[in-house]
Amino acid sequence: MKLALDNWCTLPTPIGDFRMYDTGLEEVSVISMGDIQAVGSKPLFRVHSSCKASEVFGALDCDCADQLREAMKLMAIEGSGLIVYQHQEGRGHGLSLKIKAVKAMEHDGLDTAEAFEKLGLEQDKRSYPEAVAVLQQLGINEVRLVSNNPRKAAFLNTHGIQTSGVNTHPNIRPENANYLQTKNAKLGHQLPLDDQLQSESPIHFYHSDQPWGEFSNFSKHAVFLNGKIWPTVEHYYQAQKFSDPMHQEQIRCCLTPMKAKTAAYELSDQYGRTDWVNVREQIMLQALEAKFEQHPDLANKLMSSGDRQLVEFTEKDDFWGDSGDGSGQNRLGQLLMQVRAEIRQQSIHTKALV
Ligand SMILES: Nc1nc2c(ncn2[C@@H]2O[C@H](COP(=O)(O)OP(=O)(O)OP(=O)(O)O)[C@@H](O)[C@H]2O)c(=O)[nH]1
Repeated sequence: MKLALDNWCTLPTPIGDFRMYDTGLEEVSVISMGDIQAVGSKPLFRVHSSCKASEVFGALDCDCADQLREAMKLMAIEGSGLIVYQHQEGRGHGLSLKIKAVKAMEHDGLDTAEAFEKLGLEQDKRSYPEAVAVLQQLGINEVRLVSNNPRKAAFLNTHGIQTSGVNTHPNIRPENANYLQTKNAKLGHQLPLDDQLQSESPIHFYHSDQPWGEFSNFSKHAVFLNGKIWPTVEHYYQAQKFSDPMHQEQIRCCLTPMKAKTAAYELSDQYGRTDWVNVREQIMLQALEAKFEQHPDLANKLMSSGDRQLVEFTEKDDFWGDSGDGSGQNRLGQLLMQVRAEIRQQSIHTKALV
């Protein structure tokens, strides 16, 4: 396989603009952040196996789409990196056998390893020669491999590519928790699960692009409130500092949550409502309820946090956050726990009605 280095197009994604190169093969795609010929001598690199269920249809019971997105995010942050995407369903066995295996998981209560065993399949049949070919063509013999799968590293190593590992953070939810644990326990993966599955430890969140970042008010989840769509909870919350519709709209139209926050800060001395301190918690609660009600995947994520304490971990805020050392009031974390309790209560009521 040989890349046509001059035949590429821009791949504009929510994560950033990538380039997609012509590989000449339908079953292999190559994308890069930045010019693929300028990714450096030890780039961020991922070789990814297709998973139509999660990547195309949004299935929640594995982490394949999450891993791809995480890798793209890391590359977007660094401004450089490349991904070789191989059409390799079901750990190399194809979609038909994968469906059989997942069916066995559903109907017979097997885990993914047991299901393959029952079908008499090798646990992982994949190999990655196309990835090696791309790296060789680019003259790269060392990569920072974005993966939790040591077999990928071993394959590259035996083909002359040195690797150092970059773990991706798993997005654990009720639908995929067993699958992820089986990957670690039986398939040799090294997903950093423990810190997230320890049921007692508090969950710290702050940056929207880091684990549990969905709980941040900056997370890119729009809410529909007061007859309008607000790009993030932050936009809605900041806009409510003003009673006049013109200033509210000015904040709503800000391009990022940070811009909304800054604009509200600048305007509030002159135009802000005077009772803000008395109403702000109620407004925040209303926005959070809308966010988790209108995004069922987020509600699932919130429920997957069980009874763990939720803490907005930042030294920049001693009211909504914990001041970074636990001395702050952590009101955002408290309200999220309140919403979690409300959702739990509702689902008990719904179940009772069925
Ligand atoms: N049999 C089976 N295969 C699955 C399932 N979910 C995803 N896959 C396949 O598993 C492969 C991805 O393998 P994983 O073990 O999840 O991850 P990985 O690519 O080895 O490792 P990372 O680089 O850490 O993401 C793809 O071929 C998917 O089609 C499942 O429930 N059952």
